Amino acid sequence: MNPADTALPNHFELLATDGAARTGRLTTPHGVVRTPAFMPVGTAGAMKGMHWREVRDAGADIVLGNTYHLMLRPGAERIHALGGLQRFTGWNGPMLTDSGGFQVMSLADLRKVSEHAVTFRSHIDGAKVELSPERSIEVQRFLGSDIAMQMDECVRLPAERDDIERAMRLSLRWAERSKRAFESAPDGYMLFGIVQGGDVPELRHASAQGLVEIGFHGYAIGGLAVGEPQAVMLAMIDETAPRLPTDRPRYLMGVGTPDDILEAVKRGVDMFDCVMPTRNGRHGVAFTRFGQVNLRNARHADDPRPLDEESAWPSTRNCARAYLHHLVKAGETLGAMLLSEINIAYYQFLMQGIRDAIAHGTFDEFYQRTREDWARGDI
Ligand SMILES: CNc1nc2cc3c(=O)[nH]c(N)nc3c(CCc3ccccc3)c2[nH]1
Repeated sequence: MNPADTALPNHFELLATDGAARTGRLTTPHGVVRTPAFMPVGTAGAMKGMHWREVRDAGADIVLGNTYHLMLRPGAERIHALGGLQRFTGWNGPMLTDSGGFQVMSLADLRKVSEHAVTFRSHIDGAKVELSPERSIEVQRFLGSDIAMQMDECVRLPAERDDIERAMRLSLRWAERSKRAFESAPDGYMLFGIVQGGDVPELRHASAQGLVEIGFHGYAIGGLAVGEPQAVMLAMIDETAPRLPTDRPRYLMGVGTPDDILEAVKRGVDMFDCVMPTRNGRHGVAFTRFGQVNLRNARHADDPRPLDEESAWPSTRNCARAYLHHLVKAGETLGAMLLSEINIAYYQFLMQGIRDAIAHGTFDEFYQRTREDWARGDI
C-alpha cells in the first residue's frame, strides 16, 4: 500500500521530550488527553468503587471500557440506542475501548480462534458469540469510544515461538480488516494498531513494521504484562518503541505498577492502563509516595497518621491509617471506596509529576527521587 494512502490524520501533539521520554496532548472528540497518561479501567461501564466525579477530580482525562463485557451486557446496540457510552455512563470525557479478543481468551468459556473470528460462550448466559475484527469495530463504533483498538490475538508468556509467530501474523491480518471496517468512522475518532510478537525481538520488529505500513492513529504495545518478568517486558519495549512513529502515541497495554510506568515512560511510552489501583484498593492495599501500604496489617490498628499528610488528595491527607485498617478488616464498603480513590489519585499525581518533569527537562532527577521515596517504604 502506498504510505501516502495509509497515513491517517494525526491528533497527537508532542510538547517536549527528555531522552526517550515524551510529553504531549492527544485530542479526541470528547476532550484532550495529557500524556504520559494513566487511563483507569472502567470495565463494564463503571469505575469499581468510585463516582465518575472522583475519577475526574483525581485528574484522569480518559477512562477505558471493555468491548467484551459491554457487548455481552447490556449490549452494544442498546448502548448505541441510549446515546453511546459517554451519555450512558455520564462520564463525558474521552474513552478508549479494547477490541475484546484479550478478554475472550482470559474470561470466556469454550473459545476458539479461527482466521475469520474468535467464537466463545458468554460467561454470563452461555450464549454462543462470534467476535470478528469487523464485529469488534462495529461494537466499538456503537459504544462511541474515542479510541478503538484493532482486534488481535495476545499470547500468554512463556510460549512457543511458532505460536507467538502464528498469533502475530494473524493479528497483522486482523489489523488490515479492523482498519478497513473502521474507515467509515467520523473524523476525530481513532483506531490504534497493536504490536504483538511475544518475547521474540524479530517478531516484534516484523509486527511493528507491518502495522506502520498499514497506518494507524496510534500504536499499542500488546502481548505484555501477561506473566513475563519486568526485565522481559522492558526489553520488548526497547525492541518496539524505537520502531514506532515518533509523532504518534504509544500505548503499553495492561501496565502497570508505578515502577513499571516510570521505566516505560523512560523508554518512550505515552499511555497506560491497569486495574491495580482499584483492584488493590478493594483488597486493602494503598499506593502512596512512599510505596505500597497494606492496611490489613495489624500494625496500623492504632496509627492516627494519614497515609500522606502532604497529599493534595483529601482522603490521603485526612484518613487515619487506623480508620482505614478498621474499615478494611470490618469489610466496610467505604474501605474499598476510599482506597480506590486514594490509589487512582496517587497514579494521577505520579503522571502529573512525570509530565511536569519531562516538560522541564528534569525527568532523570524525577526518576531517581521518586524511586528513592518508594524505597523509603512505609515510614
Ligand atoms: C493486564 N495485562 C494486560 N496485557 C494486555 C495485553 C493486551 C493485548 O495484547 N491486546 C489487547 N487487545 N488487550 C490487551 C490487554 C487489555 C487492556 C485493556 C483492558 C481493559 C480495557 C481496555 C484495554 C492487556 N492487559
